[in-house]
Amino acid sequence: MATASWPPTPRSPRPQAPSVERAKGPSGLDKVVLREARGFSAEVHLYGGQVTSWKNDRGDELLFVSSKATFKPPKAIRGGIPICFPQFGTHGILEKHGFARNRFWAIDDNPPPFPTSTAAKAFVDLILKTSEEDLKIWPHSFEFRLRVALGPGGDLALTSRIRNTNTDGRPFSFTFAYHTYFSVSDISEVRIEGLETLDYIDCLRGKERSTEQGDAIVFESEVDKIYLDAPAKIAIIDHEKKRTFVLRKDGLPDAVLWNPWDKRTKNMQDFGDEEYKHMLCVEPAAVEKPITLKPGEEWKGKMDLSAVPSSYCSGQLDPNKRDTEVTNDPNLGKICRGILQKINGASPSPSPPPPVASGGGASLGRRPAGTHLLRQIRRIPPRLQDPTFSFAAELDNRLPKPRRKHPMAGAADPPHNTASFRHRRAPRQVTGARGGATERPPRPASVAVSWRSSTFDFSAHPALASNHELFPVPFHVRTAQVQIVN
Ligand SMILES: O=P(O)(O)OC[C@H]1O[C@@H](O)[C@H](O)[C@@H](O)[C@@H]1O
Repeated sequence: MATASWPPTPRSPRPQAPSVERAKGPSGLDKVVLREARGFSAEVHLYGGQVTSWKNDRGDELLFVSSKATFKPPKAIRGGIPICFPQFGTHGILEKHGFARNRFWAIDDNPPPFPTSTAAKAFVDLILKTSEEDLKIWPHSFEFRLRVALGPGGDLALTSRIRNTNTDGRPFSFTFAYHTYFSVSDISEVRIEGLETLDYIDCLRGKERSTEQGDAIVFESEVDKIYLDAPAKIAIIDHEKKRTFVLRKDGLPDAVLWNPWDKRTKNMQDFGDEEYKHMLCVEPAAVEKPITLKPGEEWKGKMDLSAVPSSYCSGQLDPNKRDTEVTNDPNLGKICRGILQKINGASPSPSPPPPVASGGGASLGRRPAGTHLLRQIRRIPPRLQDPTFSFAAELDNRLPKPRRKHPMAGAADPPHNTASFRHRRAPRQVTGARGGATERPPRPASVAVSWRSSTFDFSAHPALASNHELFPVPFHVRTAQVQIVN
């Protein structure tokens, strides 16, 4: 029995106090509903310890749950945030993704204190302990504590604490993931930032190891990759919805990307044929290097999710690393000029040569907004390549639709078009450990370029304030930001 009433209760004009309530979900499964004062909410099923809903203050669902999800044990619920433990995927001898997502968790009324206190008042603590049944398939005693907290600003935080409670002195190892299903408008309108140059294990190619070449990560077919040593912050940018999910992780080095696309979906009973278009799994994980705990030891892994209005700029990700590189890179001016020349060179209509600003912002002068132009450039003309850098333009041709009218300074959501370029340095000769010369493959780097088509002062926007530090001059009409990500 669901607790939701119909017609839906209109939103209260006054903020309600944060609340935590028990309720029944589909098929009568127990769930806990978290509500925050401004109307944000989240739901956690005890079955699987699984978050199955996260809504913003307008009541929009931010997580994907399949319309065919069964909510019937022993099958895991298709969607939300399943917990993969003690095994991720098929990386071990257990059933896929381990058993935690198919177990009934209990409410932990008296959890050990958290070392850091949280501002969230709406939270629930769950616990899963070893059962006799599980000891037969995974002979280790553990206590898994999960806190799900909804912050006053609607952020959703999941913290897992896993303790080895073996009494026979044996350590155990496990792999783990928060298998987060994000709801997206259309998978072809989505771009990921933060994983562009990483090594990954490709589960669709026999777990072969490869490296992303710095191209924009967009989706055109099935994907099942485990990115290794992923940054603490990953952005999932939904151009169509003009929404960006910001995922922060701690204690979880890897990040999995998964979308089954059309063919695989056909073999999934609990997944609608077309639903792959409206979801994307981005899963903070510990897969490549399993976590090992000795008896008495505890591991902690955290994921924080927030949903912010687009646009979200490249420069905001990993500011400690990238900002320094951008501002200090001696080649920046040259690269800016190179890109602008290439863009102008490929322009269908003549335009005045663009002035290049110093310090990371490069004005595109009086050029029209770049959207339609970007769509046309597939490859940089070879004549523009120089001996040091060759740019292969792998453009994101799924740019946001141009706005008919856009706000000027002070707008919360300025028009924002992005494109990613890849530039390769020429192969270098390096001396190998034994003195022999070895040729290294070209080192990939990505250059992200964003266009803005309105005057825009970053300092006026708290959400983008960090970009103001990166580009201290105010932005003017039709500007380009260029940044190099090594
Ligand atoms: O269908 P399941 O068991 O929920 O798994 C879904 C997918 O989960 C992903 O995390 C894995 O990388 C995929 O390989 C897997 O297919």
